[in-house]
Amino acid sequence: MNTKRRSMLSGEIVKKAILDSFIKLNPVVMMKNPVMFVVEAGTFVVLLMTLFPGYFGTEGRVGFNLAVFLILLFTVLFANFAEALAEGRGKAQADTLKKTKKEIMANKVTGNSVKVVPSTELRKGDVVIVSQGEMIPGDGEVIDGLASVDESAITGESAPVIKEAGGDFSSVTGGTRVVSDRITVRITSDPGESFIDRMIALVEGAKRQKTPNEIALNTLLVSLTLIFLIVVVTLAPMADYLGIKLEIPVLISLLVCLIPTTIGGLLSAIGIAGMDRVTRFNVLAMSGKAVEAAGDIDTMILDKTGTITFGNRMASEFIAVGDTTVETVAEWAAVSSVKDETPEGRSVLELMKKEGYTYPTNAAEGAEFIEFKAETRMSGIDLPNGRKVRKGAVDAVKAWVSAQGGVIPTDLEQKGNAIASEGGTPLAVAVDNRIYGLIYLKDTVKPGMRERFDQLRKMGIKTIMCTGDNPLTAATIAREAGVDDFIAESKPEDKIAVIKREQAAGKLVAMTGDGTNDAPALAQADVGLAMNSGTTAAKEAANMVDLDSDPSKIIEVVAIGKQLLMTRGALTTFSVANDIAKYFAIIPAMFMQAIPEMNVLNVMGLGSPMSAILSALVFNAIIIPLLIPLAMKGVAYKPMSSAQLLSRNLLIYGLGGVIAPFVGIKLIDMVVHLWV
Ligand SMILES: Nc1ncnc2c1ncn2[C@@H]1O[C@H](COP(=O)(O)OP(=O)(O)OP(=O)(O)O)[C@@H](O)[C@H]1O
Ligand SMILES: [K+]
Ligand SMILES: [Mg+2]
Repeated sequence: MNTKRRSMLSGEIVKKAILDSFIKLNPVVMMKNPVMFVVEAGTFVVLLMTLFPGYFGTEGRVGFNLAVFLILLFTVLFANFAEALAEGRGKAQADTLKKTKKEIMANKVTGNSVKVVPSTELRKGDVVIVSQGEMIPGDGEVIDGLASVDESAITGESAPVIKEAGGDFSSVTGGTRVVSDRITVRITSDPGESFIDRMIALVEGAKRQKTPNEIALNTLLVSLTLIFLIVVVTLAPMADYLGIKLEIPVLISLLVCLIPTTIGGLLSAIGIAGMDRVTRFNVLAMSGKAVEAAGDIDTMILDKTGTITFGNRMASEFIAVGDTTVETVAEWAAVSSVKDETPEGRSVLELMKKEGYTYPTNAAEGAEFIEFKAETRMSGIDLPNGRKVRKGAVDAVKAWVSAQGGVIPTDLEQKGNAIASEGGTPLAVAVDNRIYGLIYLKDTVKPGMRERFDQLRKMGIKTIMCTGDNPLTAATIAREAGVDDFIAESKPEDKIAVIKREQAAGKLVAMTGDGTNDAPALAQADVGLAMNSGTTAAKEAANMVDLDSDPSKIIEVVAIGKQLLMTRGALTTFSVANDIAKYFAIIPAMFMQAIPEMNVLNVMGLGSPMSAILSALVFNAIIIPLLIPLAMKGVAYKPMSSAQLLSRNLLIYGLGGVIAPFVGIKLIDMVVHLWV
């Protein structure tokens, strides 16, 4: 979705949000937000008293009551506007996505023939053929062929990507276009459950559910509202006993000022805006809960290759061991790589060409190819003459050679370690029971990694690098990048073990992954970010998908989650602190005439009781729209620990929250007092 290029707020969205603010006045909708529902109920009561003063005996107060009614109405409208505005951007994105969802014709394979059917008739398991220029009719896995696919409809990225059968680049998304060649695809989703459908539902907020954190906060807000309701209701008879008559609109004003309307009005906007920030970052979060979990992460597990390093691990040198010549190492390295389609395998053949070495190009004829596997950490070929050629991680090849009764050359260890201590990956090359030498695979740490890990450390997040590489290479890269801990020679199942170990210690864990073998770990992690280029299994197991397939983005996602939690915390503190200050504006005003001693509490020196109440109410209302930009953008964010954050928040938003109303109400009162 081309969200990156979308401007923040168009006039269209604002217009729609204003309209929605009125639609949301429907009490059935309003009930979901108990704090604002109480305000709406109060508004209605004051409206009745304004319309029928004869019935309520409030003839002398019509002007004041009308003012209270209007201010209360705007309080509710402002809160609705905040939510509608936050929802608006998602709705606009959903509309764009829906346009890409027009009906596509599919070439469905049935038996030996191909039938053209509308994409809506496709079911899980159906097989379709998609050729150059055609749209892929549904989500699926490529089961045959290779094609370049334009995925800009969902990723906003115009450069086409290669999709091919087998491996980690086989998943395709419905609504994207094949720009060259032709692929056979097995459909993996039923109508209405596709990736685009899920995206539309997500950005539209149709399936938005309150997160556990939001529910907890809401419970607190409702409790506060109930307490103040009881306080205000019991105030009337007590005042009556003292011979003071408190008007109902005054009591409602007091109640509205005391209950946490600011955070009550902004709460859902903060959550929606947080989700929206993630989406604009081209990451799809399956739920708000996932985004919040990202903000609470204690441990982050990162792959070395491709996440911390660039990942284009390239063969840069052949090194002989024992009494072998470099030419022989190069030759066997090439033979072991003729059918190795991994970047590492291809780079071996490229290095051969560059260095001018030759190898028998017919080596692979009749041979059996041994594909690279993370479990074996080797790849190679079994030749028709019975010889077995392998290349792979040094310890893996050593074990393989030893199992066949071979001896390990004495200089292998030292030469391998020399590569590893430079951060490179040594691959040993062997034929049957003899090791010939090493391939030096070079990889580079991405720039800026150290700074990013420093930031994570300041937030109190521990980083663990996982790699299939040997301990020495792992240690070198870990040191260079500045991660806290690393696990070398790790197999996919080791990741699950680390996640479970951390979770057992009460930690929340985040990880990224793209392969099918990452899927269980992605599901186990509290935040699993799958790459869009990855397999369907990985994407389904994860609770977030990065449309740009950049695994290091997990760091920014955590920052966005943290900012969301911080914003909510800050505005809650501000809101409650505000209400305390308003108490000092209203209470003295209510009792001033009957109990002159109360005037000592009138610290603000407000004009008259009426203008004090109206000014407090006006401040209470306008603070909501004033804080909308902060709620949507998030509070300024600096990496620091939770404890530091708490004290900083209390200082800025707590103290600020007490002071702001004193200044604000006083200023408003100076104007309002001119009339009342
Ligand atoms: N094409 C290949 N042929 C033979 N061995 C390989 C090949 N690619 C990698 N290896 C070896 O297998 C090891 C594990 O590779 P794998 O891709 O599973 O993990 P990794 O890339 O080192 O780590 P990460 O988890 O960060 O991706 C590598 O360290 C290397 O020694
Ligand atoms: K309030
Ligand atoms: Mg790898």
